[in-house]
Amino acid sequence: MEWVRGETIGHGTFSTVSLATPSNIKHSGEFPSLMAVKSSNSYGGAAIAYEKTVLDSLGDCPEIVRCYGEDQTVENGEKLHNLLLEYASRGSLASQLNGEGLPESTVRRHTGSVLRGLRHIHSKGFAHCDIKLGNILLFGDGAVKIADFGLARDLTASKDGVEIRGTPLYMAPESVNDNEYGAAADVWALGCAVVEMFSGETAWSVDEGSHFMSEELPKIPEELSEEGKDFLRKCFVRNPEKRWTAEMLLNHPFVAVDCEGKDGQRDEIFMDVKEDVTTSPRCPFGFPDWESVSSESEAQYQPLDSPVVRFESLVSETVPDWSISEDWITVR
Ligand SMILES: Nc1ncnc2c1ncn2[C@@H]1O[C@H](COP(=O)(O)OP(=O)(O)OP(=O)(O)O)[C@@H](O)[C@H]1O
Repeated sequence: MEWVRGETIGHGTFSTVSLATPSNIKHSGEFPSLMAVKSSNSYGGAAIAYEKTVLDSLGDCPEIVRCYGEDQTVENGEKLHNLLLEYASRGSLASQLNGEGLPESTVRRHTGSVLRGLRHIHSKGFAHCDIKLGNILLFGDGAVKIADFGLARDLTASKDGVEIRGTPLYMAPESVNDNEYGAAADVWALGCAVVEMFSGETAWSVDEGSHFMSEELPKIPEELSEEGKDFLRKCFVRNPEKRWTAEMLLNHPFVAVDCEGKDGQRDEIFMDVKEDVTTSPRCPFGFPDWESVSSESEAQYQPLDSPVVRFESLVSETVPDWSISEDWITVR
C-alpha cells in the first residue's frame, strides 16, 4: 500500500507514531482513510517486525488494535521500518487523565474491554508484558483497545534469555523478584491501570518503589465501590498462581454488570478528540519507561542482580532521539 505520512501523534522509546493516509485511490475501501503509522529507524526495526508477527499471530479481536501491514521507507536519508495501525483518534488513556480519575462507570467499561483483549491474548499463548494506560488506546466511539505488542512474550517459547521488560510501576512481584512474565503479570498490571484510571494517580508512588519487594500491595482507592475494591484484591494477589485470570475476572461483578451511569457521573465517552501530541512512555513520576531487548542466546544472558538493584536499573534516565519531521511528506 502506498501512503502519506502526516503529523506526529505519539512517541515511544524507540518509535514515533504519526498519522498516515493511503495515497492510492485503488486502496480506498480496503484501508481506512486515516491510519496510524509506528516508525523506527534500524535500531528499533526488529521490534517493529516482531510486533507485526505478534499481531498476526493474535488475529482479529475487537479489543486489540488492528494492523494493516508493514513496510520500509527512506525518509530524509534514513531507513525506517513502519507498522500501519488502526488510528485511535483520542490517543492513549494516559493522555485522558490530566491528574484526575475517570468516573467509575467508565473505568468499569474500559476494564471489561481490556480484560476481553487480555483473554484473547492469553488464549493465543501470549502475554502482553507492558499493560499500562499509555498502551490502552481510546477511539472516537469510546471503545478502548490494547496496543504496543513490542514486548509481548510467546509463552510457548523457551524462557532462556528473557530479561526484565515492562514498566516498573506496573510490574508484578514475580517479574521484579524472579523475572517471571506470564499471563498473571498482565492481570497485576491491569489492576495498577484500574487504580490509575480511577484515581488519576499510579498505584505505587516512586517513593514506595522499595515496596515492590516487600509484602505490601498497591493502595486500593477508598472511594472505589466495594465491587471495585474486591476486583483489585483479585488482581493484587502476590502469588501469580493464585491470582485471578482474565477469564475469571470477566465474571466479576465489577465488569460483568452494566453499571453505566450508576455512580451518577456523566460518562465522558464522547468528549472532543484530543489533539495534543502525547508522549509515550509516559510516567507520572517523570522518568522514562525502561525497555529491554531480549538476548538471543544463553551465552549473552547475564545473571540477575538483587531485586533492589534491578528496580533501580529500571528507572534510569534515557532520552530518546526523535529525528522524524512533523510535516506531511510523501514517503513513496
Ligand atoms: N494506533 C494508534 N493510534 C493513535 N495513537 C497511537 C497509536 N499507536 C500509538 N499511539 C500513540 O503513540 C504512543 C506510543 O506508541 P507505542 O506505545 O505503540 O510505542 P512504543 O515505542 O512501543 O512505546 P513504549 O516505549 O511505551 O513501548 C502511544 O502511547 C499513543 O499515544
